[in-house]
Amino acid sequence: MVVLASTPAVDHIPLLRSPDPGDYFSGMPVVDLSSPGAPRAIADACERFGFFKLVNHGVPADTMDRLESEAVRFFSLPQADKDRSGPAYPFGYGSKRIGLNGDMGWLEYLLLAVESASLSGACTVPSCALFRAALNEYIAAVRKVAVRVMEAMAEGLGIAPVDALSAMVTAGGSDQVFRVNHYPPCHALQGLGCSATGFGEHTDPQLISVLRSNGTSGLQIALQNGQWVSVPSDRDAFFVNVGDSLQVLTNGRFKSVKHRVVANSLKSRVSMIYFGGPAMTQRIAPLPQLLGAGEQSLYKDFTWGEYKKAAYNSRLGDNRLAQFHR
Ligand SMILES: C=C1C[C@]23C[C@@]1(O)CC[C@H]2[C@@]12CC[C@H](O)[C@@](C)(C(=O)O1)[C@H]2[C@@H]3C(=O)O
Ligand SMILES: O=C(O)CCC(=O)C(=O)O
Ligand SMILES: [Fe+2]
Repeated sequence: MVVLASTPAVDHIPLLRSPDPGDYFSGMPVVDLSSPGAPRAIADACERFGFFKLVNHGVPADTMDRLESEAVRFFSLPQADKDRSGPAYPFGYGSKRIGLNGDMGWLEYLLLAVESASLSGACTVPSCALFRAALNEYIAAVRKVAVRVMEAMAEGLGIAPVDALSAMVTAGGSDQVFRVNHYPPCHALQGLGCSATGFGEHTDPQLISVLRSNGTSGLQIALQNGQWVSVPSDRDAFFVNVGDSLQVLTNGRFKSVKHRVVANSLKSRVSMIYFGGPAMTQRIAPLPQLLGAGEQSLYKDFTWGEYKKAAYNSRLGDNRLAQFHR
Protein backbone atom coordinates (compact mmCIF):
# COMPACT_ATOMS: atom_id res chain seq x y z
CA MET A 1 0.00 0.00 0.00
CA VAL A 2 1.31 3.47 -0.92
CA VAL A 3 0.86 6.03 1.86
CA LEU A 4 1.19 9.63 0.72
CA ALA A 5 2.21 12.14 3.35
CA SER A 6 1.06 15.33 1.59
CA THR A 7 -2.31 16.25 0.06
CA PRO A 8 -2.49 14.40 -3.27
CA ALA A 9 -2.79 16.52 -6.43
CA VAL A 10 -4.97 15.90 -9.48
CA ASP A 11 -2.31 13.65 -11.06
CA HIS A 12 -2.97 11.09 -8.33
CA ILE A 13 -6.65 10.82 -9.34
CA PRO A 14 -7.78 8.28 -11.98
CA LEU A 15 -9.00 10.04 -15.13
CA LEU A 16 -12.01 9.09 -17.22
CA ARG A 17 -12.83 9.76 -20.84
CA SER A 18 -15.50 12.50 -21.02
CA PRO A 19 -18.91 10.92 -20.66
CA ASP A 20 -20.89 10.98 -23.87
CA PRO A 21 -23.85 13.35 -23.33
CA GLY A 22 -26.02 10.78 -25.14
CA ASP A 23 -25.49 8.44 -22.19
CA TYR A 24 -28.11 10.10 -19.97
CA PHE A 25 -30.29 7.48 -18.26
CA SER A 26 -33.50 7.68 -20.25
CA GLY A 27 -35.21 4.74 -18.52
CA MET A 28 -34.89 6.05 -14.96
CA PRO A 29 -37.64 4.62 -12.73
CA VAL A 30 -39.31 7.47 -10.86
CA VAL A 31 -41.33 6.39 -7.82
CA ASP A 32 -43.95 8.59 -6.15
CA LEU A 33 -43.77 7.50 -2.49
CA SER A 34 -47.26 8.89 -1.83
CA SER A 35 -48.86 6.73 -4.52
CA PRO A 36 -50.58 3.36 -3.86
CA GLY A 37 -48.47 1.87 -6.67
CA ALA A 38 -45.18 2.70 -4.90
CA PRO A 39 -44.46 -0.80 -3.43
CA ARG A 40 -44.73 -2.57 -6.78
CA ALA A 41 -42.81 0.19 -8.60
CA ILE A 42 -40.01 0.06 -6.01
CA ALA A 43 -39.68 -3.74 -6.18
CA ASP A 44 -39.67 -3.59 -9.97
CA ALA A 45 -36.94 -0.90 -10.06
CA CYS A 46 -34.81 -2.81 -7.53
CA GLU A 47 -35.06 -5.97 -9.64
CA ARG A 48 -34.25 -4.23 -12.94
CA PHE A 49 -31.69 -1.60 -11.89
CA GLY A 50 -31.12 -1.65 -8.10
CA PHE A 51 -31.75 2.08 -8.34
CA PHE A 52 -34.58 4.59 -8.59
CA LYS A 53 -35.51 8.22 -8.10
CA LEU A 54 -37.95 8.95 -5.28
CA VAL A 55 -40.34 11.91 -5.39
CA ASN A 56 -43.11 13.08 -3.04
CA HIS A 57 -41.06 11.75 -0.14
CA GLY A 58 -42.33 14.33 2.34
CA VAL A 59 -38.98 15.74 3.50
CA PRO A 60 -39.27 19.54 3.50
CA ALA A 61 -36.99 21.39 1.06
CA ASP A 62 -35.84 23.54 4.00
CA THR A 63 -34.42 20.52 5.83
CA MET A 64 -32.37 19.58 2.76
CA ASP A 65 -31.31 23.15 1.93
CA ARG A 66 -30.24 23.93 5.50
CA LEU A 67 -27.89 20.96 5.56
CA GLU A 68 -26.55 21.78 2.11
CA SER A 69 -25.75 25.39 3.17
CA GLU A 70 -24.06 24.24 6.39
CA ALA A 71 -22.03 21.68 4.44
CA VAL A 72 -20.95 24.31 1.89
CA ARG A 73 -19.95 26.59 4.76
CA PHE A 74 -17.91 23.78 6.38
CA PHE A 75 -16.14 22.84 3.14
CA SER A 76 -15.27 26.54 2.54
CA LEU A 77 -13.25 26.69 5.79
CA PRO A 78 -9.45 26.91 5.52
CA GLN A 79 -7.88 23.50 4.89
CA ALA A 80 -6.12 23.50 8.28
CA ASP A 81 -9.48 23.94 10.09
CA LYS A 82 -11.07 21.08 8.15
CA ASP A 83 -8.06 18.86 8.78
CA ARG A 84 -8.64 19.33 12.51
CA SER A 85 -11.90 17.34 11.98
CA GLY A 86 -9.94 14.48 10.41
CA PRO A 87 -8.84 11.89 9.64
CA ALA A 88 -11.97 10.18 8.35
CA TYR A 89 -11.22 6.85 10.04
CA PRO A 90 -13.22 5.78 11.77
CA PHE A 91 -15.22 9.04 11.44
CA GLY A 92 -14.41 12.61 10.47
CA TYR A 93 -13.09 14.73 7.59
CA GLY A 94 -11.26 13.20 4.65
CA SER A 95 -9.81 14.57 1.44
CA LYS A 96 -9.07 12.64 -1.77
CA ARG A 97 -8.23 9.37 -0.02
CA ILE A 98 -11.20 6.99 0.14
CA GLY A 99 -10.97 4.10 2.56
CA LEU A 100 -7.66 2.75 3.79
CA ASN A 101 -6.57 0.71 0.80
CA GLY A 102 -5.23 3.26 -1.70
CA ASP A 103 -8.37 4.55 -3.45
CA MET A 104 -8.40 8.21 -4.48
CA GLY A 105 -11.06 10.57 -5.79
CA TRP A 106 -11.47 14.26 -6.54
CA LEU A 107 -13.50 15.01 -3.42
CA GLU A 108 -13.50 15.91 0.23
CA TYR A 109 -16.02 14.52 2.67
CA LEU A 110 -17.30 13.98 6.18
CA LEU A 111 -18.03 10.44 7.31
CA LEU A 112 -20.28 10.30 10.38
CA ALA A 113 -21.73 7.65 12.70
CA VAL A 114 -25.50 7.63 13.17
CA GLU A 115 -27.07 6.38 16.36
CA SER A 116 -30.82 5.85 16.32
CA ALA A 117 -32.08 8.90 14.38
CA SER A 118 -29.21 11.33 14.96
CA LEU A 119 -25.45 11.71 15.02
CA SER A 120 -23.71 9.46 17.48
CA GLY A 121 -22.76 11.27 20.69
CA ALA A 122 -19.34 9.65 20.35
CA CYS A 123 -18.85 11.40 17.02
CA THR A 124 -17.66 14.91 17.91
CA VAL A 125 -17.30 16.30 14.36
CA PRO A 126 -18.52 18.68 13.15
CA SER A 127 -18.30 20.78 16.29
CA CYS A 128 -20.40 23.69 14.92
CA ALA A 129 -23.82 23.64 16.65
CA LEU A 130 -25.74 24.84 13.57
CA PHE A 131 -24.18 22.17 11.36
CA ARG A 132 -24.92 19.46 13.95
CA ALA A 133 -28.53 20.64 14.30
CA ALA A 134 -28.99 20.62 10.50
CA LEU A 135 -27.43 17.14 10.32
CA ASN A 136 -29.65 15.75 13.07
CA GLU A 137 -32.83 17.17 11.53
CA TYR A 138 -31.91 15.80 8.10
CA ILE A 139 -30.77 12.37 9.36
CA ALA A 140 -34.00 11.86 11.35
CA ALA A 141 -36.02 12.70 8.21
CA VAL A 142 -34.01 10.67 5.69
CA ARG A 143 -33.96 7.67 8.01
CA LYS A 144 -37.78 7.72 8.13
CA VAL A 145 -37.80 7.75 4.33
CA ALA A 146 -35.44 4.74 4.28
CA VAL A 147 -37.77 2.87 6.64
CA ARG A 148 -40.87 3.70 4.53
CA VAL A 149 -39.03 2.58 1.39
CA MET A 150 -37.96 -0.71 3.02
CA GLU A 151 -41.53 -1.33 4.17
CA ALA A 152 -42.69 -0.70 0.60
CA MET A 153 -40.01 -3.12 -0.63
CA ALA A 154 -41.42 -5.87 1.63
CA GLU A 155 -44.95 -5.13 0.39
CA GLY A 156 -43.78 -5.08 -3.23
CA LEU A 157 -42.05 -8.43 -2.72
CA GLY A 158 -45.25 -9.77 -1.18
CA ILE A 159 -43.66 -10.76 2.13
CA ALA A 160 -44.79 -10.37 5.75
CA PRO A 161 -44.26 -8.86 8.22
CA VAL A 162 -44.11 -5.39 6.74
CA ASP A 163 -40.93 -4.63 8.74
CA ALA A 164 -39.12 -7.81 7.59
CA LEU A 165 -36.41 -5.60 6.04
CA SER A 166 -36.81 -2.24 7.80
CA ALA A 167 -36.45 -3.80 11.28
CA MET A 168 -32.80 -4.41 10.46
CA VAL A 169 -32.06 -0.68 10.36
CA THR A 170 -34.38 0.28 13.24
CA ALA A 171 -33.05 -2.42 15.61
CA GLY A 172 -30.77 -1.36 18.46
CA GLY A 173 -27.14 -1.47 17.43
CA SER A 174 -27.88 -1.05 13.71
CA ASP A 175 -24.85 0.23 11.82
CA GLN A 176 -25.91 3.42 10.11
CA VAL A 177 -23.47 5.81 8.48
CA PHE A 178 -23.94 9.26 7.03
CA ARG A 179 -21.67 10.85 4.49
CA VAL A 180 -21.45 14.35 3.03
CA ASN A 181 -19.35 14.55 -0.13
CA HIS A 182 -18.04 17.70 -1.80
CA TYR A 183 -16.63 17.43 -5.32
CA PRO A 184 -14.90 20.74 -6.13
CA PRO A 185 -14.75 21.75 -9.80
CA CYS A 186 -11.66 20.21 -11.39
CA HIS A 187 -10.47 23.25 -13.38
CA ALA A 188 -7.17 21.58 -14.34
CA LEU A 189 -9.07 19.31 -16.76
CA GLN A 190 -10.91 22.05 -18.65
CA GLY A 191 -10.57 21.56 -22.39
CA LEU A 192 -8.60 18.30 -22.03
CA GLY A 193 -11.52 16.11 -23.12
CA CYS A 194 -11.41 13.95 -20.02
CA SER A 195 -12.81 14.11 -16.51
CA ALA A 196 -11.53 13.14 -13.09
CA THR A 197 -12.91 10.32 -10.99
CA GLY A 198 -14.85 11.89 -8.13
CA PHE A 199 -15.75 8.57 -6.48
CA GLY A 200 -14.61 5.40 -8.23
CA GLU A 201 -16.98 2.62 -9.27
CA HIS A 202 -18.27 0.46 -6.44
CA THR A 203 -21.32 -1.10 -4.85
CA ASP A 204 -22.43 -0.07 -1.36
CA PRO A 205 -22.01 -2.87 1.22
CA GLN A 206 -25.08 -1.96 3.34
CA LEU A 207 -28.79 -2.66 2.75
CA ILE A 208 -29.92 0.67 1.36
CA SER A 209 -28.43 4.05 0.43
CA VAL A 210 -30.54 7.21 0.16
CA LEU A 211 -28.79 10.05 -1.65
CA ARG A 212 -29.63 13.70 -2.16
CA SER A 213 -27.43 16.06 -4.16
CA ASN A 214 -27.37 19.69 -5.24
CA GLY A 215 -28.16 20.53 -8.87
CA THR A 216 -24.78 19.30 -10.19
CA SER A 217 -24.75 16.02 -12.06
CA GLY A 218 -21.90 13.50 -11.88
CA LEU A 219 -23.51 10.34 -10.53
CA GLN A 220 -23.49 7.43 -12.96
CA ILE A 221 -24.84 3.91 -12.60
CA ALA A 222 -23.99 0.72 -14.49
CA LEU A 223 -26.92 -1.00 -16.17
CA GLN A 224 -27.11 -4.81 -16.07
CA ASN A 225 -25.53 -4.94 -19.56
CA GLY A 226 -22.49 -3.04 -18.19
CA GLN A 227 -23.32 0.29 -19.89
CA TRP A 228 -22.63 3.38 -17.74
CA VAL A 229 -25.39 5.99 -17.77
CA SER A 230 -25.48 9.45 -16.18
CA VAL A 231 -28.19 10.22 -13.66
CA PRO A 232 -29.71 13.69 -14.26
CA SER A 233 -29.53 15.54 -10.95
CA ASP A 234 -32.65 16.67 -9.11
CA ARG A 235 -32.17 18.54 -5.84
CA ASP A 236 -35.80 17.91 -4.78
CA ALA A 237 -35.65 14.13 -5.13
CA PHE A 238 -33.85 11.29 -3.41
CA PHE A 239 -31.98 8.59 -5.28
CA VAL A 240 -32.19 5.18 -3.66
CA ASN A 241 -29.85 2.30 -4.32
CA VAL A 242 -29.81 -1.33 -3.27
CA GLY A 243 -26.68 -2.39 -1.36
CA ASP A 244 -24.89 -5.77 -1.33
CA SER A 245 -26.62 -6.94 1.87
CA LEU A 246 -30.10 -6.38 0.42
CA GLN A 247 -29.10 -8.31 -2.70
CA VAL A 248 -28.25 -11.25 -0.43
CA LEU A 249 -31.44 -10.93 1.69
CA THR A 250 -33.48 -11.16 -1.53
CA ASN A 251 -31.30 -14.02 -2.86
CA GLY A 252 -30.26 -11.92 -5.83
CA ARG A 253 -33.71 -10.60 -6.80
CA PHE A 254 -32.76 -7.03 -5.94
CA LYS A 255 -29.52 -5.93 -7.57
CA SER A 256 -26.76 -4.08 -5.75
CA VAL A 257 -26.04 -1.41 -8.34
CA LYS A 258 -22.54 -0.43 -9.40
CA HIS A 259 -22.17 3.36 -9.37
CA ARG A 260 -19.51 6.09 -9.50
CA VAL A 261 -19.17 9.88 -9.57
CA VAL A 262 -17.44 11.85 -12.29
CA ALA A 263 -16.12 15.26 -11.19
CA ASN A 264 -17.29 18.33 -13.10
CA SER A 265 -14.68 20.74 -14.49
CA LEU A 266 -16.88 23.80 -13.79
CA LYS A 267 -19.34 23.22 -10.94
CA SER A 268 -19.12 21.74 -7.47
CA ARG A 269 -21.30 18.84 -6.44
CA VAL A 270 -22.49 18.31 -2.88
CA SER A 271 -24.14 15.02 -2.00
CA MET A 272 -25.39 13.63 1.28
CA ILE A 273 -25.97 9.93 1.69
CA TYR A 274 -27.59 7.85 4.41
CA PHE A 275 -26.35 4.24 4.47
CA GLY A 276 -28.66 1.88 6.36
CA GLY A 277 -26.82 -1.13 7.70
CA PRO A 278 -27.87 -3.79 10.23
CA ALA A 279 -26.39 -4.64 13.63
CA MET A 280 -22.96 -6.30 13.56
CA THR A 281 -24.41 -9.63 14.72
CA GLN A 282 -27.25 -9.64 12.16
CA ARG A 283 -27.15 -12.74 9.97
CA ILE A 284 -27.25 -11.82 6.29
CA ALA A 285 -29.00 -14.64 4.42
CA PRO A 286 -32.00 -14.82 2.07
CA LEU A 287 -35.31 -14.26 3.89
CA PRO A 288 -37.08 -17.64 4.15
CA GLN A 289 -40.30 -15.93 2.92
CA LEU A 290 -38.54 -15.26 -0.38
CA LEU A 291 -37.16 -18.74 -1.03
CA GLY A 292 -39.34 -20.80 -3.32
CA ALA A 293 -39.77 -24.57 -2.83
CA GLY A 294 -36.32 -26.17 -3.11
CA GLU A 295 -34.63 -22.83 -3.76
CA GLN A 296 -31.16 -22.65 -2.18
CA SER A 297 -29.30 -19.57 -1.01
CA LEU A 298 -26.86 -18.28 -3.62
CA TYR A 299 -24.58 -17.16 -0.79
CA LYS A 300 -22.61 -18.55 2.13
CA ASP A 301 -23.93 -17.51 5.53
CA PHE A 302 -22.31 -14.49 7.13
CA THR A 303 -23.01 -11.71 9.61
CA TRP A 304 -22.94 -8.00 8.79
CA GLY A 305 -19.86 -7.70 11.04
CA GLU A 306 -18.02 -10.33 8.94
CA TYR A 307 -19.07 -8.72 5.66
CA LYS A 308 -18.15 -5.23 6.82
CA LYS A 309 -14.70 -6.38 7.91
CA ALA A 310 -14.06 -7.99 4.52
CA ALA A 311 -15.47 -4.93 2.70
CA TYR A 312 -13.26 -2.51 4.57
CA ASN A 313 -10.21 -4.61 3.66
CA SER A 314 -11.08 -4.40 -0.03
CA ARG A 315 -10.45 -1.80 -2.75
CA LEU A 316 -13.42 0.32 -3.83
CA GLY A 317 -13.93 -1.37 -7.20
CA ASP A 318 -13.58 -4.97 -5.94
CA ASN A 319 -16.48 -7.37 -6.29
CA ARG A 320 -16.99 -7.77 -2.56
CA LEU A 321 -19.80 -10.31 -2.77
CA ALA A 322 -17.80 -12.71 -4.97
CA GLN A 323 -16.06 -14.40 -2.01
CA PHE A 324 -19.43 -15.03 -0.35
CA HIS A 325 -20.98 -16.76 -3.39
CA ARG A 326 -21.61 -20.46 -3.02
C1 LIG B 1 -12.40 1.59 -0.27
C2 LIG B 1 -13.34 1.59 0.64
C3 LIG B 1 -14.13 2.81 1.02
C4 LIG B 1 -15.34 2.19 1.71
C5 LIG B 1 -14.67 1.08 2.48
C6 LIG B 1 -13.86 0.42 1.38
O1 LIG B 1 -12.81 -0.39 1.86
C7 LIG B 1 -14.82 -0.40 0.49
C8 LIG B 1 -16.28 0.13 0.62
C9 LIG B 1 -16.34 1.65 0.62
C10 LIG B 1 -17.71 2.21 1.01
C11 LIG B 1 -18.64 2.51 -0.17
C12 LIG B 1 -19.99 3.01 0.38
C13 LIG B 1 -19.82 4.07 1.48
O2 LIG B 1 -19.41 5.29 0.88
C14 LIG B 1 -18.76 3.64 2.51
C15 LIG B 1 -18.74 4.58 3.71
C16 LIG B 1 -19.00 2.22 2.90
O3 LIG B 1 -19.59 1.80 3.87
O4 LIG B 1 -18.37 1.38 2.01
C17 LIG B 1 -17.43 3.48 1.78
C18 LIG B 1 -16.21 3.09 2.62
C19 LIG B 1 -15.44 4.32 3.10
O5 LIG B 1 -15.39 5.36 2.44
O6 LIG B 1 -14.83 4.17 4.16
O1 LIG C 1 -21.46 11.39 -3.87
C1 LIG C 1 -22.21 10.73 -4.56
O2 LIG C 1 -23.00 11.23 -5.33
C2 LIG C 1 -22.16 9.21 -4.45
C3 LIG C 1 -21.08 8.75 -3.50
C4 LIG C 1 -21.17 7.30 -3.18
O3 LIG C 1 -21.55 6.50 -3.98
C5 LIG C 1 -20.76 6.88 -1.84
O4 LIG C 1 -20.36 7.75 -1.02
O5 LIG C 1 -20.85 5.67 -1.55
FE1 LIG D 1 -21.84 4.54 -3.10
